[in-house]
Amino acid sequence: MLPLLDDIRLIAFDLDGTLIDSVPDLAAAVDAMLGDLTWPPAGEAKVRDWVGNGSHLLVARALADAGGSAADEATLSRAHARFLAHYRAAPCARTRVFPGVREALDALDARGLVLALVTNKPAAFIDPILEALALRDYFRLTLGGDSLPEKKPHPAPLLHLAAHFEIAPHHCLMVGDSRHDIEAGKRAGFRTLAVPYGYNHGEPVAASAPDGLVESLQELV
Ligand SMILES: O=C(O)COP(=O)(O)O
Ligand SMILES: [Mg+2]
Repeated sequence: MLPLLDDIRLIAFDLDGTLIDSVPDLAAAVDAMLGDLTWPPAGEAKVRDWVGNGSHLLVARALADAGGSAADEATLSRAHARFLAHYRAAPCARTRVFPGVREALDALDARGLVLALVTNKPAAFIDPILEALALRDYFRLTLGGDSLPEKKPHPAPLLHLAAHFEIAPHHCLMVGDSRHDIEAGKRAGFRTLAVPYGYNHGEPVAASAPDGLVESLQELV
C-alpha cells in the first residue's frame, strides 16, 4: 500500500477522468445537441477540456465556443435539455474504465476501506453508467453534482460523506483528475491524490499541489 493511505478509512473517488474515460459519450451528446441547434460539432478534444464542472457549464462552454459569446438563458436551458436527452439515450456506449481501476477498487474494498463516489455529473447518470461497467457494488454512497446544493470544488459533498460515515476528514482521501477535486479535498480537510490522465481544462493537475500523484490507480495497492 502507498504510505499516503496510512490511517485512511474512507476514499472518495471522482468519476469522469478518474475511474472512467467518458469523453467519447459526452462529446457525442454535446455534438448531437449542437446539431439540434444547427451548429457544427465540437469534437472530443474540446469537450475533454470542458468537462469537470457539471452538465450546465459543459453545455454553456460548448455554446460559447460555437456562438463566439455566452448564450442567453433560454437558449442555454433548451440546449441543456437536448444534451441530457442525448446523453440519457447513450451514456455508456463508448465509455471505458481506465486501466488499473478495477484492480485498485478490488484491493481497497478487500481491505475494508469505505469507498464512495463524488462526481459533478448529474446524479441520474451515476447508476446506469456504474451498472453498465460493473462498478456499482464497490461504492457505499454516490453523490452527483445535483445531489446537494453545492458541488466540487465546494467541500460540502466530501464533508457530507465524512459525516455520514462518522469518519474524521483527516482519515479520508479524495482521489481525482482535476483541480476541482483537489481543491474540494483540501477545503474539506481530506488528504488528496491526483491522476494525470484525466480532464483538467488542459492544465497539469500537479499544479494544484495534491498530497500525492499516481500514473495509475493500481499504484495505490
Ligand atoms: O460532469 C462533470 O463535469 C465531471 O464529473 P466528475 O466530477 O466526475 O469529473
Ligand atoms: Mg473528473
